Amino acid sequence: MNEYVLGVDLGTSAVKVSAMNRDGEIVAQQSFDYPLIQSHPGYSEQNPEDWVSGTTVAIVRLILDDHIKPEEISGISFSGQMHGLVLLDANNQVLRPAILWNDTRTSKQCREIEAKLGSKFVDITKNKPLEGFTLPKMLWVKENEPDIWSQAKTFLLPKDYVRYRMTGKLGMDYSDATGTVLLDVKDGQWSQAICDAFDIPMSMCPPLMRSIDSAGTVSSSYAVFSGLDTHTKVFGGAADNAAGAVGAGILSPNMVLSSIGTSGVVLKYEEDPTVDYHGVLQFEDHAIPDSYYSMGVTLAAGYSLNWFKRTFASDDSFDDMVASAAESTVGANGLLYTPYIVGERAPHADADIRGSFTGVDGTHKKTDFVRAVLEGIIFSFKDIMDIYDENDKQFDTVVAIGGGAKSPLWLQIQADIFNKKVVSLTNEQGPGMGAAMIAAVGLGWFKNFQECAEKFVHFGKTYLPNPDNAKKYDQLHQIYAQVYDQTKGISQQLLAYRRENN
Ligand SMILES: Nc1ncnc2c1ncn2[C@@H]1O[C@H](COP(=O)(O)OP(=O)(O)O)[C@@H](O)[C@H]1O
Ligand SMILES: O=C(CO)[C@@H](O)[C@H](O)COP(=O)(O)O
Repeated sequence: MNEYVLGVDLGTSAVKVSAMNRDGEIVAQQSFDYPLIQSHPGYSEQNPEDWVSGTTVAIVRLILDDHIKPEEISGISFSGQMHGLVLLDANNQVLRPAILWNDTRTSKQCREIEAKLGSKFVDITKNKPLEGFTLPKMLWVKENEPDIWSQAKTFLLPKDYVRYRMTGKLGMDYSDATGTVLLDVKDGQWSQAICDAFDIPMSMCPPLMRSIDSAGTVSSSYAVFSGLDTHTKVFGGAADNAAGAVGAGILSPNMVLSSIGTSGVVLKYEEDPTVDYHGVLQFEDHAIPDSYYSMGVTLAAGYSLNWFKRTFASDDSFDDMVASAAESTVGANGLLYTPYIVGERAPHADADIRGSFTGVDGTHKKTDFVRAVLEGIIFSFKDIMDIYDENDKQFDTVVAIGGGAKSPLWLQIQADIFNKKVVSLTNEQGPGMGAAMIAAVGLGWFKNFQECAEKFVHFGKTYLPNPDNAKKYDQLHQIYAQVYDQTKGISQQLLAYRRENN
């Protein structure tokens, strides 16, 4: 009999479910898109029911269209978009749409956290209070929707809600729990000090588990709903970036991950829990027991490209639009783009900054604009790489994942801007692969992630930097790096004119 694990990658644009066999081969993949609800500038929500329906449809298609037999699915695990607040009432019913990681309405609550706990907050959580994190979202609901807050009995993150619907059991794994900024990272417990400071009942925090821990089996009601079998074991899973790092084989400090999904992430495996980036970079528990990672997040990476396509190139296919950037030049014929179109997280934690095209010239063509968008996103990644350089962190390989890694041109631009070797995977779906690997290790198919990676992780093409391009990009990045400071005041002045309702 065949044996499979399912990796559920609950992204922001879609859920992708991959079925993998014991040899680490992807035997089938299905995905299902769902919308973002953006009712005001800075707001970003999703309906948790869409995640459950999307995941279920993808699983049903694996069973019916790809002929994966339910009894052959031994385990399921997850990679989840991080930080999104799901509030449940006493009957575990969802109280309001989930407030997502890229929702920046919570600046006031972040300032309140800083004022109340100051550096103690960073000491406990290893992170600064930023708009995207879960605690500020809870405080926003408490202040602005007291009726909802008074009914709230539990909070979960996106993938935890889907796991709850599959198993009937509440829980959260450590890698995602760090991103709530309610976890005492050193103690590995929910922080009593933070809950007390903001009057959040400890009972709202779900039980903690490791990524590879069993969360039970598929419940009989979900088995009827999805066609799955009740013997299938369900494992904790991880934050998408932790899962992505596992799926990309980032298992040692000499490798860095570059992920272009809706967000963009530069991530480094960290062995030393005392490393201190002063909250400029995020610091999180890993999916791998007793290890950590740091990362810097560009809020609108793939989202920038989607916005550009939707607004200016809706008739082009994604592949054609991205490939057309080859008709432009290094530096897009003097056009620079900053990807701050929903605010930014790192290295500039600023919810009010907005994006810009600088240097627009009467000779510029659409291809120059596409190129500038691709380059601007990678310049923002280079800002994070520079922080690692400043902290004397050595690494020689960048592994690229996410939807953006589908484009060979964009991968070469990454190699040229980073001036480092960039390696792709044979399948760009690192987070889904990582989720499947968590189930495989949880089931005991492998002794540890290292052993599992040897079977599951397959590197594809290597992109080496072109020295001439790398030199030009180094100069261009220095120009790019000035745009934030020079447009900060202008963005503030334009705040009052932003569209109120979409
Ligand atoms: N052919 C392509 N070439 C380059 N980038 C692409 C292509 N297709 C999609 N993308 C980018 O990939 C992003 C989606 O990546 P994905 O990893 O699936 O995101 P998420 O996990 O956030 O749902 C899109 O926002 C888009 O900008
Ligand atoms: O906020 C973060 C990490 O802190 C994001 O990386 C989210 O986890 C969403 O990821 P994608 O949907 O872009 O994969």
